[in-house]
Amino acid sequence: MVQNIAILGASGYTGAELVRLIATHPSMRIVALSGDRKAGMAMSEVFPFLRHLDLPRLQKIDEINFSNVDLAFCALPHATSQEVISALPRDLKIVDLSADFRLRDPAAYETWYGKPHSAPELQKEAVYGLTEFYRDEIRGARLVAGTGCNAATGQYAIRPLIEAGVIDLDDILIDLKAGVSGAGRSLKENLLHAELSEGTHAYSAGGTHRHLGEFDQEFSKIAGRPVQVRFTPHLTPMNRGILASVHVKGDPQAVHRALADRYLTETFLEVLPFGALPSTRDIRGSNYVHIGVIGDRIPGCALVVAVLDNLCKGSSGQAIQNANLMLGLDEAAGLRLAPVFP
Ligand SMILES: NC(=O)C1=CN([C@@H]2O[C@H](COP(=O)(O)OP(=O)(O)OC[C@H]3O[C@@H](n4cnc5c(N)ncnc54)[C@H](OP(=O)(O)O)[C@@H]3O)[C@@H](O)[C@H]2O)C=CC1
Ligand SMILES: CC(=O)N[C@@H](CCC(=O)OP(=O)(O)O)C(=O)O
Repeated sequence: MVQNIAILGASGYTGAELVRLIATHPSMRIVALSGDRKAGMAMSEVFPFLRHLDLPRLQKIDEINFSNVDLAFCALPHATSQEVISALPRDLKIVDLSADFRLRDPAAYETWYGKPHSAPELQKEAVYGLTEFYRDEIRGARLVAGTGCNAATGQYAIRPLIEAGVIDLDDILIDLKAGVSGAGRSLKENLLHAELSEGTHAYSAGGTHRHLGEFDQEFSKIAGRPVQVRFTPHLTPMNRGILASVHVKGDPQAVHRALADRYLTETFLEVLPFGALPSTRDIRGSNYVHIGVIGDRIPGCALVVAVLDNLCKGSSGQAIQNANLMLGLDEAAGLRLAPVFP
């Protein structure tokens, strides 16, 4: 049966990526799209790359009739999302792409987002959306919280290593390069082409990036004790893609084996042969994650490199993977697109 889908925030980057992916999904049909400043416009006016599709016009959220909607994707800014979702029908299935429902602990939310959560009961209800590690909970969930894109990249590299007990938990360093579309589509001065092309810089350094809240929550849960990693993202002049270089202490071969074993049966996770390292250009536009491991000249040190597309596996692709589970569909439906190369 075809499922009726609404996309809130369809005039943004992740919203447009949802439309691109759902356009060829065998069991999803888009029945409503929302914009804020762009409400009233046709999607083809906002995004000429989608003009071959027959899509509903962008509406304000309060103009949408949710009675015939089976699932809504919510691709809105943080804070706006919790207000909007609080006002939606309580039986509507929702995949939220914002940060609003990722952290379980209200105090942690306040620490990383600077103000108290306005919908703590929904925060409790939400399931964390890192599909390969929360599959069973996601299947039965009404509200799923998509992960941060940086947070997903780091976790794919590190979670199996904590699970297998092959690394020193007190010495994990994530050095990450992030593509510009990760910052969203709204105009920001520091995202002007002239100011970010031909250069790269660290941001949210010194252990201040809000995705550390997700790393703390998830790694400590697996380890059964507090685990804190060092994490520095760098804004990199590419449109899509994230590359995380994760430096760990552990036997490199054991590190590689732990990742290869854990992801052996996963459709979207590819562990490269030992010594081979991945590139963002091999996963662009796709839902795949590539992971490579190499040893260091210093014995007992390993480098794990993970790459994914922030707009696909890092947000909208992951969201569709989770929606497939929530709707009882094939988990990979609509997501087997090959990467765009070169
Ligand atoms: N970009 C990425 O790689 C990732 C993003 N995310 C998260 O996903 C969410 C969407 O991100 P992204 O697509 O990049 O963001 P964009 O800035 O590109 O888009 C935001 C969307 O929200 C709409 N919007 C903004 N303010 C309001 C409001 N007050 N009421 C209703 N609608 C509003 C905008 O409408 P309009 O333009 O018409 O005003 C637009 O459709 C964010 O929470 C982001 O943090 C998560 C993982 C990765
Ligand atoms: C380049 C850039 O700015 N990237 C964003 C990541 C966006 C993302 O995953 O997430 P949220 O949903 O948590 O905003 C950042 O590092 O803050």
